[in-house]
Amino acid sequence: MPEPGLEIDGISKRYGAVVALEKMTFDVRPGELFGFVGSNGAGKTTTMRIALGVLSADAGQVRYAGEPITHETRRQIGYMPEERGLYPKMKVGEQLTYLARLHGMPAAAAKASSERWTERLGVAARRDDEVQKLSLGNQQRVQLAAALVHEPRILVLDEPFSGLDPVAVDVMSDVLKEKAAEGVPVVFSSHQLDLVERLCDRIGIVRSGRMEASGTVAELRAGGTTRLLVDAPEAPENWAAGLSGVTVIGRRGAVTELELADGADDQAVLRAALATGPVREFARKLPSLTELFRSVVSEHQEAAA
Ligand SMILES: Nc1ncnc2c1ncn2[C@@H]1O[C@H](COP(=O)(O)OP(=O)(O)OP(=O)(O)O)[C@@H](O)[C@H]1O
Repeated sequence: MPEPGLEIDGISKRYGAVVALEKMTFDVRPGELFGFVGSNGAGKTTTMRIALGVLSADAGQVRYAGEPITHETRRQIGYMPEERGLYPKMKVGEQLTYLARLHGMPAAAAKASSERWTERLGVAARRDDEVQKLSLGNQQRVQLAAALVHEPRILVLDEPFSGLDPVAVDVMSDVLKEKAAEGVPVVFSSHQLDLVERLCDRIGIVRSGRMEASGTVAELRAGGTTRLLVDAPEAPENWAAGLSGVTVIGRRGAVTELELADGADDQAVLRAALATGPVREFARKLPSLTELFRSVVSEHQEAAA
C-alpha cells in the first residue's frame, strides 16, 4: 500500500437542487502531481473548496496521512483559489509576509520566505508595488507565492496555469515538480490537457460531480481502443474495408488510420497492407489525453441519451 497523502473519500455536495458532487473519490499521494480535469461545471472547484474547508460537504470525508483533516492540518495546505484572493492595495512583499504570519510563521522566517518565493517566481522587482499594479500573469505568480510562502505540506491549486505566458508556465511547472519531489502531494485543476499530460503522475477525469476515470496516462490509455497508422502508398482507397474487427477512421494521402476492436488481429491488417505493395510505416497510435478526455465525456453523453 502506498503511503496515504490527501484522500477525498465519497464527497457529495448539493447546492439546492444542483448536485455538484456525487461520491467524489480520489487520492493524491505524497510526492505525486495529480491533474484534476473535467468539463466546465464538473465539480473541480467545489471539491477543492471542500478539501480546504471553506465549504462543507453533505457527506464523505477528507483525510490527510490517514487521519480526518482538521483545522490544524488545513493550515498546512497551500491553496490557490479560482477567484484568486489577494488584497489589491497591499504591497506584494508585505502581503506575502502577512500571509505567512497568518499561517503561524515567525516574523523573520515569514519575511525570508516572502523574499525567497518572490525571487524564485520572478517577481522580486515588484515587491514594493501594490498587487493591483501588476499584470494579470504577474499577479498569478504572486498568487502562487501566496500558496507557497508558509511552506505547506499539501498543495491544492485551482487552475494555476490559466492566463500564463509560456515562460511563466515553465516556472510554475518547475515549482510544482520541485514541491512534489520534496514529498508534497500536489493537486491542480486545468483545462490545458497537453500540459497535464506532460506534467502529471496521475490524472483524474471528472464529469457531473463524479470521478469517471483516474490513473496514469498509460492506465487511462489501456481502457481505450487501439488505433493503427498504415502508410501504404500503392494501396487502393478501400484496401482495409472488410477486414475483421477493423474500422477505417480516415485516410490522409497514403496513410490510413484504423481502429481495432478488442481481439482484432493487427498482423492480419499488416498482411493485407503488404498485399497491396510496399508498407512504409505501420504503427500503433497512442491517444492523447485530449482524445481520452473526449471519449470519457462523450461515452457518458451517449449513455445518458
Ligand atoms: N455557490 C453555488 N451555488 C449554486 N451552484 C453552484 C455554486 N457553486 C457551484 N455551483 C454549481 O456546482 C457545479 C460544480 O461547479 P464547480 O465550480 O465546482 O465546477 P468546476 O469543475 O470547477 O468548473 P469550471 O471548470 O467551469 O471552473 C456546477 O453545476 C455549478 O453551477
